[in-house]
Amino acid sequence: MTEQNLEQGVTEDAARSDAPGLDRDVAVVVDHVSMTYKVRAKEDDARRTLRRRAQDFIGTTTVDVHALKELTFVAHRGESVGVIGTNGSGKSTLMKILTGQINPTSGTVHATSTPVMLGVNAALQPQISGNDNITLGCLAMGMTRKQLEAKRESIIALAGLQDSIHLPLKSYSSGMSARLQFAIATSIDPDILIIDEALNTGDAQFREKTRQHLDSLRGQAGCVFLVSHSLGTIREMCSRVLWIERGELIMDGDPAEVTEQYNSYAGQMGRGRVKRPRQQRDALKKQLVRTEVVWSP
Ligand SMILES: Nc1ncnc2c1ncn2[C@@H]1O[C@H](COP(=O)(O)OP(=O)(O)OP(=O)(O)O)[C@@H](O)[C@H]1O
Repeated sequence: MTEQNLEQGVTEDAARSDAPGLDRDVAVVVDHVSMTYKVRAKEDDARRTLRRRAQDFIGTTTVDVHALKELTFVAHRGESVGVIGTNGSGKSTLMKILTGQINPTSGTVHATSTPVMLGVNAALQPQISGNDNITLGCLAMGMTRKQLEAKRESIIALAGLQDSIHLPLKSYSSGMSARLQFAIATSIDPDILIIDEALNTGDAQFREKTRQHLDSLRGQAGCVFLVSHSLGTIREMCSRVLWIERGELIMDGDPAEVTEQYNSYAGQMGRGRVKRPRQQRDALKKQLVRTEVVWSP
């Protein structure tokens, strides 16, 4: 690997299909990505040494949080990639790096187009109707009036709000608002879509519609990343699962197999039954079929 391809940030179009060394189906390449946050730390006054207090005073006490460690994988067009891991394992950090919100400390992400994060808290306006929220949301995402009108009916249908689309949003339940938000956000048909925990609201009917919608996105050669603590959702919606733990890729493979192993690990951890978590994770990692990144821009 050369210095040149260790530059930070998302390199759009770098994973284009005619790039040497990569097959045509590649959508995202994550190449030895690490992320270390520097956090200012303050210890208990009583436990701080004089030196520490002096460091605090001049503002030099920082702690390194290694959120991601040398993560490497390739995601392909048509894949729906689930991302799982216990709290603080690095999932959101990875998603922020994929969308370019933050730069990795080292390593590179290459993508055929900039991945779009489905905003869980994208601003919907409570005072205006669902229909007017569609207008606002779509225009804010950069659609023209013509594109917006072409999409309006399908957004309403996906949200399942035909009967209440002219009512003010403040009269909607949280599930109805979440459905509308999802339908608006995915109407732009992004090539690479990232969904972080957004699917945990909504009833069974909406989940089924969502699954169909994601299938159709994948069918258009898109690639979807789905971060969730709900293993049922992950198994239902994903064709592949990445398990990240303490910033490392532990498993990458079949949803049923990976979620089963993860469930067993997380359950044992929860009951305090894992004597040597580090060794257990290393043993699991040996089962991982790592996708080697061949990259020569
Ligand atoms: N802005 C930040 N500054 C400092 N540390 C951070 C920051 N964001 C995340 N971290 C730390 O990085 C690690 C990974 O956090 P991250 O939010 O990526 O985990 P996660 O897997 O998404 O967690 P969760 O499942 O709880 O949402 C954690 O130790 C967290 O405390």
